[in-house]
Amino acid sequence: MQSEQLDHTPSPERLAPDQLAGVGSHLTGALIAVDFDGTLAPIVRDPSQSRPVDGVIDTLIALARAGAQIAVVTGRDALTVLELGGLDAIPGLVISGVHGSQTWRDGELRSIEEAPGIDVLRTQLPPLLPEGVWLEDKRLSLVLHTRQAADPNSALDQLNTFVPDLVAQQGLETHPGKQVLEIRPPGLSKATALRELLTPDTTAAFYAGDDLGDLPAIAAVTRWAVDTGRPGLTVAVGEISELHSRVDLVVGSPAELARLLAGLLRD
Ligand SMILES: O=P(O)(O)OC[C@H]1O[C@H](O[C@H]2O[C@H](CO)[C@@H](O)[C@H](O)[C@H]2O)[C@H](O)[C@@H](O)[C@@H]1O
Repeated sequence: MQSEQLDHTPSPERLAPDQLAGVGSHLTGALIAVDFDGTLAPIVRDPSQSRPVDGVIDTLIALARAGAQIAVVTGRDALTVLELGGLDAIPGLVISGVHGSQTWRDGELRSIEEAPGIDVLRTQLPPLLPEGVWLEDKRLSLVLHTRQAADPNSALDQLNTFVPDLVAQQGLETHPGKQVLEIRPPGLSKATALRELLTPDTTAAFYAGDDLGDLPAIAAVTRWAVDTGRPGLTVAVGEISELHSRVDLVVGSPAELARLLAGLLRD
């Protein structure tokens, strides 16, 4: 299913002109951090087919040339996103992968060690999975995908009856997402990434995401803006209502987000 534009989504300009202008007029030293799936790239059935929407990479390149630090903060493996997205053309890009477990910068990847429980679950889970559910192995985390099952929601309900217990037995955590259950080591979230990315020199901060896993990053940017008094702007992309009350702006789709990012260059 593609992200759909929400009919009732107010235009970003009407919602938060001050925050938009605040970030746009402090691009030198600004952090522009964005999630990948559902934010830069529309949601698709097969994750290997995700691609950023037309024009957004060129806009991120222009924002980087204007002095912003561009970061992609993703649940994906950093190198996978780099390849899928054609992101290496963005000057100075940082990719924070697998919910803060990895950092890719200047062609080098730093990464935490694989948790031992992951290896147990990569063997234990496959024979237990309902028809049509597949396991994405990102080494540092595992993701159970139900989008390709005949009834994705009922497959998710089935998984929720036993997966969280098996995962907890390995000292790991289960996190929900868009037709996925993500299994990862405890204490990791996109806030880990934001804490590294927001430095004393950061002049303004922008974060956009589409799913529950983006809430910690949204909270980190909101907190940073309050604590520093510098401009911060958080954006939810799409329909997940839990995000809408936590952000400054809601846009309907990755294409709308791309237009919003281009708007920062004009401010
Ligand atoms: O933090 P993100 O960059 O948004 O990554 C979150 C997960 O994204 C991927 O799954 C989601 O996108 C798929 C492709 O559009 C879609 O098929 C799936 O239903 C979505 O949940 C990715 O496969 C996961 O590893 C990421 O954790």
